[in-house]
Parts: sequence; structure tokens; C-alpha cells
Amino acid sequence: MVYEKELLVAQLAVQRASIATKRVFHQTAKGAVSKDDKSPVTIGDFGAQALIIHAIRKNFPEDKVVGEEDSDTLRKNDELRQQIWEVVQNTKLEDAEAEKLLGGPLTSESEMLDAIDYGKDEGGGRGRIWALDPIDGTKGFLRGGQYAVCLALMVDGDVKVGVLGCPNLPIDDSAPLDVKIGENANDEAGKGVLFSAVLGQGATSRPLGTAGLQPGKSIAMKNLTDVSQATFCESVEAAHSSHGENAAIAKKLGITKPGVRMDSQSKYGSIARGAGDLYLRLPVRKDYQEKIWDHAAGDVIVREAGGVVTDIHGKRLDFSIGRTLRDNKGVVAGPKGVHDAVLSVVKEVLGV
Ligand SMILES: Nc1ncnc2c1ncn2[C@@H]1O[C@H](COP(=O)(O)OS(=O)(=O)O)[C@@H](OP(=O)(O)O)[C@H]1O
Ligand SMILES: [Mg+2]
Ligand SMILES: [Mg+2]
Ligand SMILES: [Mg+2]
Repeated sequence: MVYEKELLVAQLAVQRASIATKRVFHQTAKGAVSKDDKSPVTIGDFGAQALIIHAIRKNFPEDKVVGEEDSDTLRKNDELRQQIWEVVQNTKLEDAEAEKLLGGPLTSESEMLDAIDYGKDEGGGRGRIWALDPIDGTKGFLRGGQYAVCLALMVDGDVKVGVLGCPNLPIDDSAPLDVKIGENANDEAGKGVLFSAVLGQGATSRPLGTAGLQPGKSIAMKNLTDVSQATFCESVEAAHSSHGENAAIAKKLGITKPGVRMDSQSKYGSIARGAGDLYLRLPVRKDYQEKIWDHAAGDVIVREAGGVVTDIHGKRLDFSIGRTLRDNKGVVAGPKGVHDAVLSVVKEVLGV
């Protein structure tokens, strides 16, 4: 099957990086520093980016990577760099065969910094480019909420493979979405799921912790025909997606269930397996350009699970123009049967 090796490497790389992030999740000192845009980054983000890019380069040396983080602050901050190196050095998959497939360990701090910086590619519509968000929902990660390790392969600007590791979501695809799922989340027994999709081959889920080389189970969106019965997901941060407008849209659609707030692309994973139905991300700041790594894996997973993903104007997300989705505004994702109806209410409420 096409992209078989890419899928396997992506799944194992995300699984291994999730082990690193889980370790940091349980540390009191997560090494959080504030970036230029005031958003946080931690030992977990840097470590996961290094581990994943190392595995991509070992397996696909010609491929490019658009990764969220870079090593600029680490080259000046010895303590933080050493803390990350400690995590990176000590993170392995239990399954030796799987670990070997990832190309062996990183050998030095400088190799780690170079791996992180290999993610500086500008992206675009030509060739093979991976989009990597080592921790999506870093604020959720710090708060003890939902977060996701996200990796997607784009070929000529089109997403072909997507993998999401969600350490704090239930393994059970049929577990209903609790409105509290975004708060005080943890990775106790029964938690940790890996979502995957390959374009044209469907979407799957499997346990994140133990699955190793085993295949996943097929997942699908709920076949919703009456939109008033929908459960919708939204960001925790009101600055990332307008809670007020989401509520107005839900009301117009006759939805009475409260929206489920959770950080990260676990929103895409949750609707793809039918735990929720709609994901609304309505732009708050006019000048904000969504980043490709915040959506690439989720986009293909939801579409392969039978959903439709567009922006607020009804346009497909365009991953082919660089590091951001500058030709799109916001995200509206939901099952095929109701997406049009939701979109027309979104347009009405936003006046677009
Ligand atoms: N202003 C603004 N508008 C929209 N999106 C923004 C904005 N600022 C940041 N970000 C990006 O949001 C990513 C997290 O999105 P979430 O949906 O998880 O948001 S939330 O934290 O749950 O509210 C977050 O991803 P991570 O940095 O990987 O956590 C950011 O890339
Ligand atoms: Mg970030
Ligand atoms: Mg992100
Ligand atoms: Mg991130």
C-alpha cells in the first residue's frame, strides 16, 4: 500500500515522542519559557521535536520538515538544553524492533539542536514536507489538560498521512465526550490514543502506549442527520476561537448540549471517532494566520473518517503556501450530512 512505511515511521515516532512528553507532563519543572509571541514552549516540545525529526531524517533523508520550534533559545540556555538532552537520551520504545525502525538514538546535544532546526523549512506546494507540532496545546499541557503530538506528511501541498498522539484522551473510541475532558486530564490507565489516516485509506485509532507495530481499528464520524443533536468542540483559550460566536451558532442550530472545551488537535481526533461531532474555530484576531502544523494531521484524519473540513468561507484548508494557512480563516469541521447547514449559520453569525 502507498505510504505504508511513512505511516509506520510516523506512528512510531509520535508514540516515542509521546513517551518523552508524558515524562515531562509528570515533572513539576517543565522548563516553560515564553516565546516572542508570548506563547509557552517546554522541555517536552523541544524534546519531542528533536526525537521526531531525527526519525524522519534517518528514514527519509531527502524530506523537508516544517516544525513549530527552533533551537535559538536553547543555544543560549545551557540548563534548559541539558534538561532536554536528558529526556531525549532516555526515551526509547520498549519494542526493540520498533526502536530500530526509527534509526537509533541521537548521539549528542549538537545533533539534537540540529535536528530541532531541521524543522525551519518554509513549506510550500512542491515535494515531500512533514508538518510537525511536537506539543499542540502547550497551554493545556502545562495546565494538566489535553494536548497532542502531531505529525503529517504533505506531498506537493496535499496532506497524505496524518498521525495524532493524544496521551490524555480515553483509548475507548466509544467513550462519550465529557464536558470536563479538557480539565484535569491525566494519562492514567485507559488513556492515551493514537489516531492515524492515509489519504484514500481511511482513519484508525489504537492505544498510544502499547500498540507498537500492531495495526489500528477503523474509526468514523457519527452519521449525524439532525444537527440539533450535535456535540461541538472548541478551544479552551477564548483568544484562539470565539466562545461567544460559537455559542450563538450553536443556539441558531438548535444545539442545547454545552460545547466541550479542550486544547489541541484532540478536538479533530474526538470528532473523527464520533465522540463529538463539530469542531468550530472562529478567528478572534483578524491578523492571525493559522499554522499548518496545528491542522494538517487533523484535517486528513477527519476527512478520512467521513468528515468535511473547511474554513469559515467553506474553502478547503490550503497547506501548499508555506508555514501558515494564510489563505484561510478559521476552521469548521463536521460530518458530511450537516457541514453545509453548519457553515451557512457560521457565515450568517459572522456576517461573512
Ligand atoms: N491568536 C490565536 N488564534 C488562534 N490560534 C492561536 C492563536 N495563538 C496561538 N494559537 C495556536 O493555537 C494552538 C492551540 O490551539 P488550541 O485549539 O489547542 O487552543 S486552546 O489552547 O485550546 O485554546 C497553539 O498551538 P501550540 O503552540 O502548539 O500549543 C497555537 O499555535
Ligand atoms: Mg506553540
Ligand atoms: Mg499547535
Ligand atoms: Mg506546539
